[in-house]
Amino acid sequence: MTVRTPGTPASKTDRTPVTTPGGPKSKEEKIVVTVRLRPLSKREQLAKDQVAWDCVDEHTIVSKHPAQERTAQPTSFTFDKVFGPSSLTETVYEDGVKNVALSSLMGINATIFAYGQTSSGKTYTMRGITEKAVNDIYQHILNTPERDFTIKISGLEIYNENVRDLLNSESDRNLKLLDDPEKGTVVEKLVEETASNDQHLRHLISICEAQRQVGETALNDTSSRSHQIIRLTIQSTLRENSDCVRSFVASLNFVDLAGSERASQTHADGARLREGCHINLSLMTLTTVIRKLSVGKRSGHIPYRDSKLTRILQHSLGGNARTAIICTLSPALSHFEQSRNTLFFATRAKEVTNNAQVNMVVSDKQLVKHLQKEVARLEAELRTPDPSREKDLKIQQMEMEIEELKRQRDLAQSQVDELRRKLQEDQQQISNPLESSRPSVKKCLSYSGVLSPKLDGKELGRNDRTRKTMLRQSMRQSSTAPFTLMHEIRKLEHLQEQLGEEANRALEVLQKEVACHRLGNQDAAETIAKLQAEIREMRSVRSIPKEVEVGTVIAPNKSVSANLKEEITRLHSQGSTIADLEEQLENVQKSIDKLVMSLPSNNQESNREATPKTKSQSKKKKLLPLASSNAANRQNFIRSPCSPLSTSRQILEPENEENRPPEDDDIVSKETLPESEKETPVKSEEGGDVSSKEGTPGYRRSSSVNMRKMQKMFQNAAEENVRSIRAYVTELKERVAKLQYQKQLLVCQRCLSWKQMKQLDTI
Ligand SMILES: Nc1ncnc2c1ncn2[C@@H]1O[C@H](COP(=O)(O)OP(=O)(O)OP(=O)(O)O)[C@@H](O)[C@H]1O
Repeated sequence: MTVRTPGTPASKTDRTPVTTPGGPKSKEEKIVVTVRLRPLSKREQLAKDQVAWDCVDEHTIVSKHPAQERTAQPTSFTFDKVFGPSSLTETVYEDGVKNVALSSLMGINATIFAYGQTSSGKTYTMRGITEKAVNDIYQHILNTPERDFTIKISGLEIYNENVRDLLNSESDRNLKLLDDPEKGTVVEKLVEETASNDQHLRHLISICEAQRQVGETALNDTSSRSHQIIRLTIQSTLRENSDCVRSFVASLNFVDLAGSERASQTHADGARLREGCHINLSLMTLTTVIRKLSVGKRSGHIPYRDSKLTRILQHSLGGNARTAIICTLSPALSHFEQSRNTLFFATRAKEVTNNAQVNMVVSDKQLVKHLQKEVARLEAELRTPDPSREKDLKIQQMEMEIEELKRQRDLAQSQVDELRRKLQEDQQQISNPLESSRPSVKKCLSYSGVLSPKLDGKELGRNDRTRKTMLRQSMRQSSTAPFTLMHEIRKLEHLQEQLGEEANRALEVLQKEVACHRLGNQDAAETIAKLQAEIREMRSVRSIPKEVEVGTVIAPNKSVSANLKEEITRLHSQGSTIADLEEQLENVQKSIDKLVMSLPSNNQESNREATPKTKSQSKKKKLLPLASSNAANRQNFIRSPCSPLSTSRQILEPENEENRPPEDDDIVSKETLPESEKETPVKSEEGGDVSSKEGTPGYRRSSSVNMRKMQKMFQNAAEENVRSIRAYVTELKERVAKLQYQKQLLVCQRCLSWKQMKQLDTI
């Protein structure tokens, strides 16, 4: 079955030659020129023609014409191969053109054509060459299973300068030639058939031969009257299991030229003569092209377009193809001149250089298939990472780990240094806690030890022992490893934080206690201030009755005046009571001042170490009345109502003794002191200052009193002070209220008496 596809540009995409810079480089190569000298034909033998040529070796042919020796023309010609009359076509193929023909299997265009005079054996040779090439082509296909080959065939003839399709007898008699930028000259509508196998190909080739114009001439019964070109297009692709998408594609041209002829010899006339003219004309163009090409491509214009033959064979003549020319000769002396011209042509042809290159195509189907495969491969690669990429990632990870380890090493080193520094500090603190290098913490601990109920001396000692133990453990463990040191540092820091928190809690407790005391003191101070204000008010109120009393003395009415005098006397007796009361209040004032003066300031040490000047000032202040009690003393009273050197009994003594002015020595009560201290003579105010008391055993014992007890004492004393003062103030208020009531009553009575006196005067 014959499959026909048009060899038109429609199939161009499947056969786009790759000639880009990335493609295979072209290879310059001279045209392979061989000469085949056939034996004398029967006709020549019958004519008793002589052999004029002799193949002296496989490369040289020499003229045996006796007259030739006398001319200046060369008698010896050398070619790539010279095949004598006994040479088989197989030998010509094998030794002369096989390499060129089979180049087409590797993507290189190849052209094999026979050139020679009529009846020299061109058709005879080319049929044998084509047959051998087809055999070798299919043998190569069998030997190359990894590639998928496609062989297409087209056949044309140039008859009288008309192009005819040899595979399509119904086609136009003159096919057009088209110029394709990639493929060169193509024949329009030329049928190209795909050969399914070698037999099919042979069959198609036979069709072409059968379609060729053949005519009988005087020299050849079956003279070819046209130039025949059988073109095999061979495309090969690696099979689907390969990722290769490119295909080799090349054309192999078998060209059987019509033979040059002389009309005098062929006796042609009419059609044959016309055919001979066209044949000779096209062959002349071919000779010109070869001659020009033989002297170099830069020799100027190459007249390819002067004939359809040279136009179609343009790539094969100095272009992208390997070309082999078999010049056939008749050995007959009668054809000596034609044979010599053939040898001249062959001589020029062997100087022509071609630039053959491998032609590859990328078909759209293959490209799509390849892209699909590539996408699938990339997707698979994404799912399963490439081992080399995994290795790179691993290296990156390891480098990062190294950097991290270096960082940790540096950090551990700095922590070790810090731990050593802390250990040295802790050791110093343990050996000499009073000279600790951390005063803030020590301060907190000392406060906690005194004031915090959680951190009494026992608790502190236990914590200290625990801390020492932890430090020892830390020191032992610090020599093990950096991370252990880090752990110990954290433990120490945690311990330090705990201690700091405890110290802060103790400080808060202390501050709260101080605030409570201040509140209590403030209450007392406010009470005292109220008391003072009331006393001042009382004094001012007391002055009014005196003025009224003066008024009553000058009353004119004697009887009334007598009554009034009695009343005044009574009031005076009441006034004496008020005076007594005021005196009592002054005594209380003095007592409070005494109490204020007796209280220590914020700094007990400074009170104890008060200078004589300070003491004399204190004494002076103590003698002042309560109303003039200065703010400084009040401040002292507010700040430190709980002086350990004063007791509630001392403060209450003036009240118990009916506001007896307190003695200076009463600041420290003998009753509050221990027995041993009571027996110790206390110096009088004039005999010694308060600071001298520090030297006494009692005072030393007092200074060594536990702060907690002293605090308690302060608290109790302050509370008693406040209670007693409030009670006394309440009593005073009651008395003042009574006095005010009496004063009001007296004023009313005096006013009434005054009015009565005026009325009497008026009367
Ligand atoms: N090498 C050869 N050995 C034996 N016979 C040959 C040889 N070459 C050619 N012949 C015979 O010579 C005759 C002419 O050959 P052929 O037809 O091939 O010549 P041609 O060059 O093709 O002529 P034309 O140009 O007219 O077509 C044929 O009968 C052929 O069998």
